Amino acid sequence: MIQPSFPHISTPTGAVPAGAPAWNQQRHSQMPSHRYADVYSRVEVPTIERDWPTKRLTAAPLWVPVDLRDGNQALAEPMDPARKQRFFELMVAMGYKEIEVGYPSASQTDYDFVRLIADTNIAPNDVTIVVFTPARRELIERTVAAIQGISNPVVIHLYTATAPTWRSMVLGYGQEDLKQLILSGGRDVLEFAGDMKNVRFEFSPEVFNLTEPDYVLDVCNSMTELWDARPERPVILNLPATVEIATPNVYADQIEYMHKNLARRDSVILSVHPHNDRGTGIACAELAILAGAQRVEGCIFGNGERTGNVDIATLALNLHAQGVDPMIDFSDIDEIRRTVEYCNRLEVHPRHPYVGDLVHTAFSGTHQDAIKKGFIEHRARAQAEGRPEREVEWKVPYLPIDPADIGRSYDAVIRVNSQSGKGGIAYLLESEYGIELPRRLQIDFARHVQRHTDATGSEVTATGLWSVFQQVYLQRDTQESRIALTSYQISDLEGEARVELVLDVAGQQHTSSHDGVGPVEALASVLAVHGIPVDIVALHQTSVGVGSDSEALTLLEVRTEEGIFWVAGQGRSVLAASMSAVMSAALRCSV
Ligand SMILES: CC(=O)SCCNC(=O)CCNC(=O)[C@H](O)C(C)(C)COP(=O)(O)OP(=O)(O)OC[C@H]1O[C@@H](n2cnc3c(N)ncnc32)[C@H](O)[C@@H]1OP(=O)(O)O
Ligand SMILES: CC(C)C(=O)C(=O)O
Ligand SMILES: [Mg+2]
Repeated sequence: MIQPSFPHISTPTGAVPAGAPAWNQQRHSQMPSHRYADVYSRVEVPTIERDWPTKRLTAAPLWVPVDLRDGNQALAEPMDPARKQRFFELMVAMGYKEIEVGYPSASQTDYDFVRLIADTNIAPNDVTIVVFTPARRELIERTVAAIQGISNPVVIHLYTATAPTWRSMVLGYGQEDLKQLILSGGRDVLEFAGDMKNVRFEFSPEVFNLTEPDYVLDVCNSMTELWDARPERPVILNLPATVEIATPNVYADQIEYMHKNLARRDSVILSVHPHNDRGTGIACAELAILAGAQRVEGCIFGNGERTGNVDIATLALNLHAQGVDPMIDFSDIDEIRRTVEYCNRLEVHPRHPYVGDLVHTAFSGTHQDAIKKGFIEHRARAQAEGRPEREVEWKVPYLPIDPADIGRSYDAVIRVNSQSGKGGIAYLLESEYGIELPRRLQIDFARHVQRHTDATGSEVTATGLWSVFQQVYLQRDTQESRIALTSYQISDLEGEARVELVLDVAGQQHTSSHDGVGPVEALASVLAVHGIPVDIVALHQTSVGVGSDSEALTLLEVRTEEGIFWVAGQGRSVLAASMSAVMSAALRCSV
């Protein structure tokens, strides 16, 4: 009996759903999907006249990184003070103007970090400091104690879960009791910090996305009334998708409902805080902005509870890629990544949008070919417009943004393996060695490279390609050669070139002189005389290397009765390279 290769996987054997078309023979599986209710059975989704589907993203929202609180609370090893400070300084350097710095009532490290901000000048005056607290009086009091003496604008962020399951299962309250608990927390905030002129308030109905729309609207309106939201002292209402449970259009509807129905709308900063349980945190945030959100909380590269907070780096660079200034500097994304990885002690995935190691790399042939052509077009257009390449419109296929915008070089853009084609191979040889291969040689060389990568099964670098190139086209026959070019000389005889050649054929020296023809033609003709016809179809000159180290490289396409082949010759001068190429061809023809 054949042992199944995956003993714990049961290939679906259920019925094909009734009415399934012939082209879709998927069968019912054994997954217990019936255990989960869809979002519409879990919460009332408000019905609205939707405006968000026709809106566009035209400006960056206010970004609020919550790495030092929400990101930090999801780490196996929370950040130590040095890591917190490093992360904070990175955010300031990147241009964030509002930063959630911690949960000061939760741990001494968080408390001390807020005190560090109070006691030093690590936070520039224009950066707003956000501190996070539950609606518990003693914890609010400690939170307010932590911010004493901070001269920056400060936001006290109060949260309580409002969704039915959390109300009944976690907090043990009905709707009205919970509202009173929240208002009581709001009053405590006023009591301890209401007179602090630099302080504003934020409220988050945690699990907003699973809360009844009218209830959450009522709680939010009660909070803005309690805190006397005014345009000059607006209140932030932050509406989290604490656990993502629906397609992003549902979140957009929920946000638009709040946007259109909130009281004191001009005194409310409407904020969103998506998590990423379904992998659609980015889409939720983007649609929420279309639906009226003005502020986005998330983490740089998306660390956070479970599958993370929404990634505000990706969100920002998505705007950049649409021609909208993200208002945050990502021009050295690798430095940002190193710092974030150091602070979180978590690695960023190689396929992570924009920042991953592999996101600007094409291995596959047709992509490489398109990118290579795109670069050629880009450079030509920049030259034609007389503008720097970094300034002209970006149109290179398969690369959503110019890697140079975020401090990446083009080195990793094309990498060659067995799935690559001539375009990528030629691109690497040109970008690393300056060698320009004509199209027909690209095709020929790609076959040799393919053989090499199929045999090794691995990637081949530019150095590796050059070595394959040398072996295939440049290496002379090492066996006793029947012919050798002993010397050649070109002189000018009253305006007419004379080529003098000394050819060694089977140990015999033959001197010849040729007037009015080029050296390549002369050498080919003398070789023919000695029974080695070299029928040159095409000759291309290029070079290998740059600057004073560069050498000439001649590429010859040669016809024989068996077909076409290519050879190359390398030399300090074009003449030396050409003669060497012809002799390589002769050696091949005489084998
Ligand atoms: C979605 C989010 O990210 S919310 C933020 C979550 N972050 C964290 O929890 C990290 C920091 N937290 C902590 O260090 C601790 O939980 C503390 C210090 C805040 C509280 O610790 P403890 O007092 O030991 O309470 P514990 O965490 O076990 O339980 C929470 C209690 O607060 C209640 N509670 C939870 N959230 C809130 C809230 N927002 N407002 C009021 N009460 C709340 C719970 O019902 C529970 O009450 P109970 O003890 O009467 O059952
Ligand atoms: C904003 C707070 C409550 C939060 O982190 C969440 O709901 O995910
Ligand atoms: Mg969160």
